[in-house]
Amino acid sequence: MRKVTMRFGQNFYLFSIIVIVSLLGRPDVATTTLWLAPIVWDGTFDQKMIDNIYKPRNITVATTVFAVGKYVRFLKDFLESAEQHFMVGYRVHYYLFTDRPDEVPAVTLGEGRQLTVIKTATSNRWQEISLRRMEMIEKLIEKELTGKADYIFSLDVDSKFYAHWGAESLGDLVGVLHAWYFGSSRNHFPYERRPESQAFIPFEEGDYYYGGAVIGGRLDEVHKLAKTCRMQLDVDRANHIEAIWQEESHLNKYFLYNKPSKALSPEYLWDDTKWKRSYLKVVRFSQVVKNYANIRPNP
Ligand SMILES: CC(=O)N[C@H]1[C@@H](OP(=O)(O)OP(=O)(O)OC[C@H]2O[C@@H](n3ccc(=O)[nH]c3=O)[C@H](O)[C@@H]2O)O[C@H](CO)[C@H](O)[C@@H]1O
Ligand SMILES: [Mn+2]
Repeated sequence: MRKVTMRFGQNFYLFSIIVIVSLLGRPDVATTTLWLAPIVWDGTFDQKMIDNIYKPRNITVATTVFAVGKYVRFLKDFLESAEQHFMVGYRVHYYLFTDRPDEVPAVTLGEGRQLTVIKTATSNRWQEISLRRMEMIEKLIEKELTGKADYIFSLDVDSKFYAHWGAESLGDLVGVLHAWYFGSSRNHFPYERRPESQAFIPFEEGDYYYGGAVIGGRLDEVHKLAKTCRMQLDVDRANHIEAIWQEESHLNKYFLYNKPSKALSPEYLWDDTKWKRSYLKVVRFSQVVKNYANIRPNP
């Protein structure tokens, strides 16, 4: 009898430890959305296990970067830091859209990584540059990527990688939770509120506010996203209305009705100017400090 009790006691002890350790994962933050998509935080995944799944698949990740006008100055840091931290050990093909191909810095790329420069028109409005990204991603997937890549990311160039960003970020359709609005209630989100715009979201709707600086997923899903947003942008243009945060507003509308299958936490899109919060154990990718008046065609 005494032996049985002891065994039960030992098992209970072990069981308690397992429960505590699993709860310790990230009890301070939500790790799934209400539609049960994972929210990727430090401490919620095992990198080795993830690599064991994705490495044998021999995948290629296309990555679009736009550097128009003075934004070419961000390329060096962006690319050098990406080579240190972004999808290291995987095949990455950067597609760099720029109006200044001569100013693209020479950055040594790792094995299996390549960069294609695509000359693009210049623009007198930064809003236009940001808006046109959807159309260019749509066309790139149609004309170039089928059969050549498995996943695609679109990333803002005025940013830098500071820590590991790997295959844990891959999914069918991936969005990033905007650092400035994470934890705010939805009526504070800067969604487009004018019903005249195709990006309109009423105050009683919305789950998260997603940043326009990171979009990812499988080619077909991102193609559908880019095409839909481009069409909505065309309708807005015909109606002489521009959504408050340009393509980011349309992206938020899209994600409201086509939920991402994975959400990246603000670790994947922080802001160098923002005070670090306790939930932020690591900054992986962050917007660099910039002087808007200095770098944009129209500040
Ligand atoms: C952190 C975040 O989510 N940022 C979003 C936000 O402001 P941001 O202040 O981050 O916008 P931004 O000035 O970085 O422009 C977005 C991107 O467009 C490109 N670009 C822009 C201007 C220019 O003269 N040359 C050029 O190449 C460049 O790749 C840049 O990273 O709202 C924008 C909406 O319009 C975009 O959705 C951004 O992704
Ligand atoms: Mn930016």
